[in-house]
Amino acid sequence: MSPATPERIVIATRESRLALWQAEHVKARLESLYPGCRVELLGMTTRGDQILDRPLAKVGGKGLFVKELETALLDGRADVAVHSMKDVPMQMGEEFALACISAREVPLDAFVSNRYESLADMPPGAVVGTSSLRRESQLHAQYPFLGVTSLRGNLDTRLRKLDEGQYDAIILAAAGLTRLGLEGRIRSVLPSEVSLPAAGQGALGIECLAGREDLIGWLQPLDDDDTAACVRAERAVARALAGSCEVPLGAYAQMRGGRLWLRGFVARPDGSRIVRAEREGAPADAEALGAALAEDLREQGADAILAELG
Ligand SMILES: NCc1[nH]cc(CCC(=O)O)c1CC(=O)O
Repeated sequence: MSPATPERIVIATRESRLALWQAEHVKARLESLYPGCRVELLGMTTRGDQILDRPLAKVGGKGLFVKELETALLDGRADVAVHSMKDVPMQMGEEFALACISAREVPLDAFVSNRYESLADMPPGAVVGTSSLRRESQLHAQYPFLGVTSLRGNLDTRLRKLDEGQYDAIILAAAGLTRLGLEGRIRSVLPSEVSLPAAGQGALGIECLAGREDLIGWLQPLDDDDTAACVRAERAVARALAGSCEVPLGAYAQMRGGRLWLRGFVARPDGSRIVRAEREGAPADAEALGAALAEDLREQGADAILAELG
């Protein structure tokens, strides 16, 4: 029998400043929910943090950021892992559960530059740094005269490379900058029409072993129904089209009058072809809505685009 409230919870986390902020945030929420509980952080380095010289699409994708944390859950060194939902593979192993998805604030991308106010201000040939195929394809489609070059590393590294002058601007998730108190670096937030976010962007998820009914119950107060429905719909789009591979794909859901409004796109990396779809449905049918949207994209040629990616 588990006690009615937790006595100790160990949180596995990556050690980037953003990951630590997110783990501390969850720790504080758990401590205020369960005042008698000791909440501890277990910092870990993942393969995704070590491999910095190649685009993630080439070295195995999102799984690289969660595997070590999952190992800590399996061998009992930690009880939960806190993730950016954007980095969680679309297909989770069945021994794991997403116990909750907490409320998301800013899901959009941000334009960061020391020289320009917005993408529209940038002259032909100016260079934007990003290693996301999703951001790159949308930039090429709408701003074909801008250059796009690779940019990897954690948030601080990316900002440093911008400040050193290697790029005229970079694009980052607004959520990460805001969490680290760096919202002052945001020159403009990119509307979803300009940069449709990645599935799960801006949302935090807490993972534990599927058999830990006790923890799953204790984490319920951190779950946000609306965010969870949006993220489930977005992830269903990505799962149906891309598995966990890095492809130029965006999926973004919003609650509108009690209904889920879901948009998605698939593109060629160079932006020369982009297919878009949108759908509305009941939040309870989030996953079916995402699967249906993926079908809409297929009918417009998403498969051919994905096949070209090899
Ligand atoms: N790909 C890395 C990553 N994973 C989550 C975030 C930001 C925070 C979030 O989306 O929750 C970022 C940085 C970025 O894309 O700029």
